[in-house]
Amino acid sequence: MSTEFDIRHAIDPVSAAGMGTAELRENFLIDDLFADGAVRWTYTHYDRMAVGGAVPASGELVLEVIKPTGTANFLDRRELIAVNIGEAGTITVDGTDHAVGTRDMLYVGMGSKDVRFSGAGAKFYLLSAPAHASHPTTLLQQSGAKRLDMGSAETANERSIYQYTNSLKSCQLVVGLTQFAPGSVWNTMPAHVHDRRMEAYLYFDLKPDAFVVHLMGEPDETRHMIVRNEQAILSPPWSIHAGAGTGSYTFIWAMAGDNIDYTDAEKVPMEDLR
Ligand SMILES: O=C[C@H](O)[C@@H](O)CC(=O)C(=O)O
Ligand SMILES: [Zn+2]
Repeated sequence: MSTEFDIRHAIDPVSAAGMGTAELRENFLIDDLFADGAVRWTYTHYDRMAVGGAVPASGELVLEVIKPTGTANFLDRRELIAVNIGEAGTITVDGTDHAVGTRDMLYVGMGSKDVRFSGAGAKFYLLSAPAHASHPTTLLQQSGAKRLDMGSAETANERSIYQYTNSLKSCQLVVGLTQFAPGSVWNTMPAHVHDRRMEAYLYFDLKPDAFVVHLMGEPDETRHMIVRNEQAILSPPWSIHAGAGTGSYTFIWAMAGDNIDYTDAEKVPMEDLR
């Protein structure tokens, strides 16, 4: 059983604009989320969002506290969402088993003490933010999420957005999944920013040689990162977050910050991007 974590500092837009490829990737890309038999966390100073992975493989993994939370248990002052991007698995919260199928999501409320992950083929993507209230631990299946269809085939951005957290109560976490129509590869274009909330993207379901060209930065000062299968990006509150794949992919988006209003974002006019 192993729990590992690293810490990412919050980067300002001027510093980010001066970074080369390696430095951008060090600060904004997470390329080692999933390892068999491990819980791996990236604890960020963007709204203290923690992004992680838990791959039980043949054993059982326990949600262990990490030093940055400064609490006796991981969820003493936090909430957690686990989305299963692998095969069916189980998450046990204080003795109660929750069957979490592929692309199902479990919300785990603040104050939960004993959280365990199991399932030989399960792969849990983890998101955690500070909480101010204890909401019930709730399972949400993809079919139960509010679905929003956007874009068109002509602009290669025809996609369905599943707003998972619309169907349950959370304090800060706003989480969903976006799926594309065949041939569409552009996510979140037209782009937007939301200074009230940071965001993290997990790109997955990519073929081995495929990648997403992820765009970040202030709208008039953009940079790109090449992102591979099952890698995540951190999007600071001042940054756009959009991308185009060389092939098909799916992604999970997650936000934390000052409000949970999904629609509270500033659209960036297409002509303003640089
Ligand atoms: O603030 C919200 C997030 O950026 C995602 O909802 C965007 C997204 O999934 C898309 O447009 O494809
Ligand atoms: Zn966004």
